Amino acid sequence: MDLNSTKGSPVVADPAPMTKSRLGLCSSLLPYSQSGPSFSRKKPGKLDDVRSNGWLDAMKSSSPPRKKILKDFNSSDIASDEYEADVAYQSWMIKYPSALQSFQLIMDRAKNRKLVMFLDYDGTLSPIVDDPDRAFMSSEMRSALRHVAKHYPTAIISGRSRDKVYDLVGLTELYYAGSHGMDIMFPARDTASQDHLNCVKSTDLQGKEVNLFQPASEFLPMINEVFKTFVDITKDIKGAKVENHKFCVSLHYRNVDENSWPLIAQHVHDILKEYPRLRLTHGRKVLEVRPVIDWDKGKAVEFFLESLGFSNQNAVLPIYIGDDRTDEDAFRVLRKRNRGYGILVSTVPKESSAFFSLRDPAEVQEFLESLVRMAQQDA
Ligand SMILES: O=P(O)(O)OC[C@H]1O[C@H](O[C@H]2O[C@H](CO)[C@@H](O)[C@H](O)[C@H]2O)[C@H](O)[C@@H](O)[C@@H]1O
Repeated sequence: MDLNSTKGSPVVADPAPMTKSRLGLCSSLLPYSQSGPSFSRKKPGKLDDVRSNGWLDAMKSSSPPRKKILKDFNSSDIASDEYEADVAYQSWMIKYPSALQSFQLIMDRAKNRKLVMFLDYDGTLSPIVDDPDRAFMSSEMRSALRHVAKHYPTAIISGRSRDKVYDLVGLTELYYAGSHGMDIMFPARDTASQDHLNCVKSTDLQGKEVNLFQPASEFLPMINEVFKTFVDITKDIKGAKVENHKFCVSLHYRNVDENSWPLIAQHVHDILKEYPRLRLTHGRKVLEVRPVIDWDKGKAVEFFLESLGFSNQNAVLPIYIGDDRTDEDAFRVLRKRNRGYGILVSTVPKESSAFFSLRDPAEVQEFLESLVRMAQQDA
């Protein structure tokens, strides 16, 4: 990845007129009106679109709660069902071995290399909970993370806005990327090369000089517009929650009656028809809308490695831990040319580009603590 060139700009070309942005990235600024299409209280189109385009199926299959899988069985059936689920999980682990059980193997590969840690937030560092505003990390996890960051460069790459994930983690020792990697900040003093054309100089809350990389900055007004529209269309849908994550918008349906899911999906589908430069991705019981740019968590990992001077593959071993579909982009980058290791956090078998697995945030914490012990032994 050439950070100093506008060749390979993350903004995907589209038929609209092109103009040059502040970051020197070519993109179109014109395909939407400043006032934006008005969807206020507008009825959605036929609910057929979202049935045929697979959105509804994707909504149903995202993050299936274990209790729901088991709820229709009596107690002896539950026992046998749990047994079967365990057998399925154990055989899945042949393909995705436990990162705890494979710890020594990982450490052997890390010998004479610098370990660089990347972590997702929700479902990885904090358990999945009904209310996104209450997805707190335990103090034990925070302490493990703080110690890891003392020994290894450590970055959080989250779908949340950078500010929100920083508030939740609360550690100044880490690097942060929000909006699925579309909002990256790191101290200017840690920059390997001083001439990142695509970075903007800024200062953080402590007044320190930082570099900011925001490849989707010109989408800000569009995202704000969509956020307002989503808030409006979900006003009367009990349990729906909309979050503005600066360069992407999340619409949560975890707490919405399943009968209303088609309505939500159809509303979002209708709105996105008016915004050809935005696209939808599915997270865990959340619909996420983001700019159509060639940028994701995988690109953010590459960006961090390059910016911080860790791009020598023979000298660096990056590890990325995440639980969500958006983390797969990062797993793929690390799998390519055997660059590093992706670790998928999951209690259920899932196809993934990760190499290893961990069951839940408790196992993530154990893994982080093992890393710290290893570093202390080597010191
Ligand atoms: O990339 P991440 O840091 O994993 O962020 C992905 C999304 O996480 C949050 O939603 C998820 O966690 C919530 C709290 O546990 C849960 O209620 C929700 O159902 C999950 O989808 C966050 O609120 C989203 O905006 C992020 O995109």
